[in-house]
Amino acid sequence: MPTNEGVEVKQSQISGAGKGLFARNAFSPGDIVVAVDRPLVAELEIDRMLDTCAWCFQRGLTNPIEKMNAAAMGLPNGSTEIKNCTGCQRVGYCSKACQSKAWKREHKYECKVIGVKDRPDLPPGVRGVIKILGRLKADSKSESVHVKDILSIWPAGDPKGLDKIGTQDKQRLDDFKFLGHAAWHYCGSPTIDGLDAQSTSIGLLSNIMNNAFDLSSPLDDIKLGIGFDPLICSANHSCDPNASLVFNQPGQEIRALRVIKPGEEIFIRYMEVTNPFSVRQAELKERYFFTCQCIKCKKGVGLEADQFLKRPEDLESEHHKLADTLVSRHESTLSKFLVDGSDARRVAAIQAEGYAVLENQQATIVEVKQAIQMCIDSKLWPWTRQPVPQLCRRLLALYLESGSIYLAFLLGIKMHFEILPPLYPQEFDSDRLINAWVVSTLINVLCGPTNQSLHQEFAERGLELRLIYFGFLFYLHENTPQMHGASTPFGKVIKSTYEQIMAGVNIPEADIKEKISIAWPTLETLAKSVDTSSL
Ligand SMILES: C[S@@+](CC[C@H](N)C(=O)[O-])C[C@H]1O[C@@H](n2cnc3c(N)ncnc32)[C@H](O)[C@@H]1O
Repeated sequence: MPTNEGVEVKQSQISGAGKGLFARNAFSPGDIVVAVDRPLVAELEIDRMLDTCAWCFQRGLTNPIEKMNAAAMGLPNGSTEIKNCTGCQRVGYCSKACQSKAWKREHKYECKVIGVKDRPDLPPGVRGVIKILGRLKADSKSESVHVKDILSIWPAGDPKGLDKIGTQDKQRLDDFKFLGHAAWHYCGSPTIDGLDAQSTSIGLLSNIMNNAFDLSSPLDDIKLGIGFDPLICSANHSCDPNASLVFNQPGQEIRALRVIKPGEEIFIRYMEVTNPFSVRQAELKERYFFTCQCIKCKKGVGLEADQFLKRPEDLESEHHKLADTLVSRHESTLSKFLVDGSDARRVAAIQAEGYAVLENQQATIVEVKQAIQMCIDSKLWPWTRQPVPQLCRRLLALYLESGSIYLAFLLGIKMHFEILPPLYPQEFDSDRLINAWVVSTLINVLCGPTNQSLHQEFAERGLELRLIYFGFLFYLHENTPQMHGASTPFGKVIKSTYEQIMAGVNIPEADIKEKISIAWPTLETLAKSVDTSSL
């Protein structure tokens, strides 16, 4: 059980931001600043309730072909079997050990509630509150400490917090009240000594739903559920964070991204911080109801994230017609994307269209590709300016889904060499590691017997695919422990893949590294030459 003595919670240095998390000790890049074995509230998404362990969050694949492929690669979801709880049949576990821990800690309070025949699956926040109320009823003395901790966070921790949400988004506040009341009702409308159980339930639900972080597996980036822990959630947001929140199934950790001195406030990112100023401000306001006052936002527009290659007024006339159509399409949201300059509305509209495609979960390969092309062809966007990097990430996922391995590989190396490093300077940044992991698995497939001609083509350019694979494997092996440790599912997969591969190699590692250093500039040149027509 981590002690977390290296941090303390006190008044934030950001005026009006309430409390914040501060370092008591010094931390180096990659150090664990805060760790919890499992967030106090950890709930699966409704869609994941039957294929993911409700205690350790390990997912078991159900499609036999995907399962076989994952098992062949030594991935944990290839060998994980989820067995349903025989009581409720609504959630499952990967082992007796997980089931037993979950039962003792929380499932005994929800099993009968969620198992009622014909009752729809309840949302994660409601299930979380049902368990807390159950624990509170069973042992109000020790559980009331946790409840107090949860309720101390914004918005329930601020007498005006819920009203502020109501003023900005009445629907959201109504949902919090309704769902909080529902959780209390599902528990049998309990009375709990010394507490107004119904309003406690609404406060708990509001704090969980407003502050919970997504829990996604780094191995496949699939959202598994939500996690809320009062200590982790006391960390404020910065668009220039000095730490990063990672989910290491089922633990959550805050890791230092750079040197943190004793007394410094710890900031994590709540959302994508490489977006332009106006997008960051609008998204934090819409989703979290605050105006970001971080050091980066205080500098306003004009930093790296807002830069174009040319001034908006230099948008060539051939793009005006499309931009004018987009201005009318996005009139209502244009202010979120406004940029400086006399052709600001046209450029804002191109930006709005790019973000609209990104938000559309059903967007096709063609639509995502067109959105990237639209930005790049305008000659205003570098590949590193949002929303292009996020669109590239989406396109890569769509290529993977459709089996377009070679295109996914080209995009993956472009991201590795050109797009991600300036956005996330630390080599051990999660986004960079996950991309490198995807690229390494793609090279493995490309090295297979069905891709002999590609092999040959690469060899003619002086690139040996197997050697490139080693380059990515070494990168992962050296950097993953700094962000994901060695004993987490991601850390273990990297370690065992490295050990397995190296056991079959009889050339010294230093010799392989030397060959990689010769091949790497050629690969980098290839990656940077990938353009919209090659994708
Ligand atoms: C998860 S809580 C963090 C803990 C919170 N400060 C508290 O006192 O409970 C998120 C809330 O903290 C405040 N906050 C966090 N980061 C901020 C920032 N960069 N600028 C302004 N307020 C911030 C906002 O009120 C936000 O809704």
